Parts: sequence; structure tokens; C-alpha cells
Amino acid sequence: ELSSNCFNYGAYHTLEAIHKEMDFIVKSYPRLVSAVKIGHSFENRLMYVLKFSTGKGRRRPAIWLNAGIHAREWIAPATAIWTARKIACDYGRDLVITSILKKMDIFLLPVANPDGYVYTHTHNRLWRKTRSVNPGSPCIGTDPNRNWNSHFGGAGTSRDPCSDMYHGPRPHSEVEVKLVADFIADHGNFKCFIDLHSYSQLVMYPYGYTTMRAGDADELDTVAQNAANAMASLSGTQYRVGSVGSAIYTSSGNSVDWAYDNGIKYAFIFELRDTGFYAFTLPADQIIPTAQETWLGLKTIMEHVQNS
Ligand SMILES: O=C(O)[C@H](Cc1ccccc1)CC(O)(O)C[N+](=O)[O-]
Ligand SMILES: [Zn+2]
Repeated sequence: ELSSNCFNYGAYHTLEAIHKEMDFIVKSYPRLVSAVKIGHSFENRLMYVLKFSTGKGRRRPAIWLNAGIHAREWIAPATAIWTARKIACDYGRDLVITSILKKMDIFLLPVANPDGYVYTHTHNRLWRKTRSVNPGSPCIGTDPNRNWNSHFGGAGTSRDPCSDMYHGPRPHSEVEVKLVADFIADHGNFKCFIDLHSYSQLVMYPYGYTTMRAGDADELDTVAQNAANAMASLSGTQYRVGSVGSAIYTSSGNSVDWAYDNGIKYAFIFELRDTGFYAFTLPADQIIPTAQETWLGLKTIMEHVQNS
């Protein structure tokens, strides 16, 4: 059945509505888009990935677009679902995305922390972590951006389950992190990993665990600067660029350090709008402008990856 009313990309949505729109995109573009259900969250919600592929073969060079790892950062999933529709719609029309998809697959996970996302709708708008139980503690959840198997438990993390930076009992203890890490590792041919967060307006690259420069820092800085320039070209929104450790603060066990350590050179974290006026509660009227400018940055990076 066709959906009764069209999805409003200029509004924030529940997990259920986002998943329904993902189904609709799969149904509408069956030759390009497929549903990849990589597993379930701690509270048994779907970890639902869209795969955009024009070619055969299970291991085409691939790009992973991640969003919503931190539950309160609603602009990230909103940008991700808009991006899903944009990729589907522009394939065959836009030269850049069409050429990228001729050679590479794109995997897009709009809500990487579904339990936390639902919790921000039902209980606490500013919840950040997963909703897993910590034995021996009354406090719930682990920070999924401290739980990756890269310099686990290092600087910028907490061993206190009640902290918003709690790294968890062990690396990949959070099923939501483990499912993504295992999928990417098993696939073995990912060239790019981009994680959408908010807020601060930053385009960052490894490392986060240290302020030491990564081997590819010069190239990554150039690519990130090109992406920031492309994003600013739409309506002047300024994104700062730098390594995680130098742009904000050191934090170990984050997603891009893990990706970079696992051979994915083009690993970036975007901190989307704004710079703190609305912070995590960015008004819905900024969703489409944010998604449109972010798309220019994503295309810049993906085009570089494709030509690398
Ligand atoms: O603390 C975080 O995980 C990000 C900063 C960050 C981003 C990339 C790698 C390590 C840390 C900041 C945020 O997006 O979570 C916003 N916030 O501080 O809640
Ligand atoms: Zn975040």
C-alpha cells in the first residue's frame, strides 16, 4: 500500500516513522536500495541499514554513513533520512552521486542508537547513551562513542556507569556498536566511515584519543576543509575543521579512531548545527537547510574517496 501521507522531511520523527519511511524508500527504488537488517538493539529494536548499490558482488568498495549514535542529537537522524531520499532521488540525475554509485556501495544507518532515541521521545529529551543495564549500578547506559575497540578506556572516558562518558564494561559491549563494527569488519572493503553528530559545526578526522597527528592527517585535513567550504557555499554556515583531539577534546574509544585503525582511511565525524544557541534541540525549520548543506560536504568527501 502507498503511504497515506508523504513523509515530512522538515520535521523530527519517531523511530517507527523513520523506519516506515526507510521501507517506503526501499519499495520506491527497488533496483537501487535494499534493507539490511544487521540485528537488534539491547531492547530488541531493529538496527536498520539502507544499502545503495548499482552493482553485483558482495564486496564492492563501500562507504558507511552513521547517524544517531547519541540519542539526543536529533538533527543527525533527520539529516540521514533526508540524505537517504536524496541519494535515491538523485541517482541517474546528479553526476557526482551517479558516478560514486557506479563503483561504490553506500550503507546508511539513520538511527544507530534506537533505544536511546526512543527514550529521548518518551522520557528524557537530553539522553545521550544506550539503554543497557549496568550490573551493580542504578545507572543505565554506556556512551556508544567511547565503546569502540580503539584505545578503550583511555583519555576522555569514564569508568563510572553514571557518567555520560561511561565507556562500558569492555569494548563493543554495546550490541549497537558491536553490530556495526562486526558488519564493517566482516565486509572488509569499506573505504570511508562518516559519523553524524551534533552540535558545534565541525568536520573532524582522527585521532580523538590523542592530539598526535594521524599519518594521513594532511590529506584528511584538506578533504575536510574542502567539505566545509562546500557546506558554507550554500548559505554561509561556517564549519571548523581539525582532528577530534585538537578541535574539541581527547576522547578514546570513538568511532572514527576505530575505523581509521581498521584500515578505513577516510574516517570523519560531522558535528552538525548549531554552535550552541539551540544546541541539541535545534528547531525543525533548520532540518532541511542543515541536510542540504551537509549533503554538499558528504558529496565532496565521497567524490574524493571514489577518486582515491
Ligand atoms: O563527545 C562526543 O562524543 C562528541 C565529540 C566527539 C566527536 C568525535 C569523537 C570523539 C568525541 C560530542 C557530541 O557530539 O557527543 C556532543 N556532545 O558533547 O554531546
Ligand atoms: Zn554525539
